[in-house]
Amino acid sequence: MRARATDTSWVVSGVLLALAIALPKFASGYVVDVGLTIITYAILGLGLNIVVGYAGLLDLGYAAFFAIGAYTTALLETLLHFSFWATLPFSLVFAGASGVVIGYPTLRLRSDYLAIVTLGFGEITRIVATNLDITGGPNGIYGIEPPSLFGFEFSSPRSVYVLGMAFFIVVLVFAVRLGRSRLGRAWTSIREDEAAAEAVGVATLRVKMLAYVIGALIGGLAGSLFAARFGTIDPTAFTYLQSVTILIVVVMGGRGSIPGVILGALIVAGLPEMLRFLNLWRIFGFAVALVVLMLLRPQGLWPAHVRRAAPRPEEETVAHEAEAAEAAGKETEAAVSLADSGGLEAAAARETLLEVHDLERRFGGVRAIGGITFQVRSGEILALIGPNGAGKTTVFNCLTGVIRPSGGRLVWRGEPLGGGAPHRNVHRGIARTFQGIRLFNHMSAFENVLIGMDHRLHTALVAELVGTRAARAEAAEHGALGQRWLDLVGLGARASEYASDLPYGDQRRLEIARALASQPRLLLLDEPAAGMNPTEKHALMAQIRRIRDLGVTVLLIEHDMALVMGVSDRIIVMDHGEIIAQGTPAQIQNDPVVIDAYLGTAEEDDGPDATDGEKSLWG
Ligand SMILES: Nc1ncnc2c1ncn2[C@@H]1O[C@H](COP(=O)(O)OP(=O)(O)OP(=O)(O)O)[C@@H](O)[C@H]1O
Repeated sequence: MRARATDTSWVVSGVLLALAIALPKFASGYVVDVGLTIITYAILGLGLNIVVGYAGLLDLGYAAFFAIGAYTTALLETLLHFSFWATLPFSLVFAGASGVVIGYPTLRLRSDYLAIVTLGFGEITRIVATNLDITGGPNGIYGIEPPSLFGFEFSSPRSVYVLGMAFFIVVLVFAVRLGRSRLGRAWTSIREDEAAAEAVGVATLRVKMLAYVIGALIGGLAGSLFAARFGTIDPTAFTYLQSVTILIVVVMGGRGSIPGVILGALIVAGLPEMLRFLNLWRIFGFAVALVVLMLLRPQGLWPAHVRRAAPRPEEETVAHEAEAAEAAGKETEAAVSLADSGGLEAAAARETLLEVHDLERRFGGVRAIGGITFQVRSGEILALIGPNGAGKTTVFNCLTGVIRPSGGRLVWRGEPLGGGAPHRNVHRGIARTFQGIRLFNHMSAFENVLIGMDHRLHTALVAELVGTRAARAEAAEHGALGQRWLDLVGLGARASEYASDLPYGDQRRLEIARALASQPRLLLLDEPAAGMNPTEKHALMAQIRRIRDLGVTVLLIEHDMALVMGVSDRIIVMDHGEIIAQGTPAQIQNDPVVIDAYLGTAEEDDGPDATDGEKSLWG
């Protein structure tokens, strides 16, 4: 059924594209001219869509890249007599380089600050173009030669249309392939939850930079086409209003949706022309229509499909084989190879995986961790327990690189750990789940897991975009392994469901699968049983043991004492940022200092919703 709908939409898209290509054959010169304007906005919209739609970064100065491309072509053609084609690489380099220069410092900022900086960049670019002599000041640059290829000159509007259409098709194919690639997946994860994306191994700053720079390249390309089309440019074409118009193309069409962007371009560039008989009123009418539209369809006219990728048939076959193997009494997880990370071997060796020396963390006057020292040995299940506010999550945040310790040392497998972005720690083998579930809700369960694995891919992005045999083979292998991680936590059959549609317990399991998919040496579980019913907690205990049996060391924060006592090899008890006891479950249960700390909490806390684990001690 779904396949048929997809086939139909391909056929419809193909027919529309063929009609658009053939437009100069049957339409008037005026219609072709409007068509070329629509194409220019569609190219610009596709570029900005990568930034705003895919990666969720608000850019209010996109016209700056359009201007850089246009001025580069105009200057190189008129001053240095370059051909149009020879100016193209320079347009791309200058637009891309400006993307890097503006993006690198600003992409660390939150989205609203980014919007202000990009707005400023757009205006500065326009003002510079208006005031420099070399750019012709307010009069701009005249006499830009039309492009020619093998003796054919693209001077008539119809021939420039054909050239514009060729540019559009290249950008379209590129944007579609990008959206479906691992980079597209990473952009979506950042748009959904940037901190979670970083915590599962996405190099968020680099990935955002790529969105910004690729968007800039496409803007530059559109600028060159614009200069070639008119033969003259001036700063009025690159105002703030132009940036907003391109943004309207994306937002009105549907952020992240390629058909939406094309529809947006059709409306933004085509509708005012159709309403020309209304004279000035058309602008008013257009503005009113826009407001009504945004009220009625804030998601855009043709919203993006929510990512719902599921394993491909060959991957499903592997998954079913795995299920069959399980039915035959073999362990599914045996199929999940940790051999390359040496997990099982290391577990057997019981090496010291992590050393924490005098770890300290202050928040202003609050000493959340007060100089604690402990070790994590490979292959153990170590629980970190303590009353609310004891500092447990702060320890996790220091270990994962989310926050920097105020003092002390972390040693990971003999090497200092610290500094650098959190994704680096994931790549080094430390994965985590969150106290409050942080899945990528508008992605399938399968894609959530793939995000955790993507940094392990070897094929280059370019090979993936081109679709080389090696890239396809690796992607299939990658998908099959992703399916196995889902099987491992019992979610194999729900691979194609949106994360947000899963029941609470399944969401917790999916978070574990996503963390495991990065093939960590150490898995940090932050209150994994929170909100689970007794049956689910029981299953979770078995799951944690299975994870350990795979060779993954587990560091667990949990308030449910029955679970902690049932599953842990060792327990560390924290209170007020200090370690007050450590030992086996039996030792901890009988430790008077621990009992005191917990009973103290229970007595102080008379509220009806105090955690069971704290009040009843060992459950
Ligand atoms: N970002 C922050 N800014 C200021 N104070 C913080 C911050 N994070 C934690 N704290 C403080 O540090 C202390 C330890 O908090 P933390 O969340 O690590 O405790 P916890 O043991 O994980 O508690 P819980 O079991 O409730 O999750 C608390 O007093 C908390 O208010």
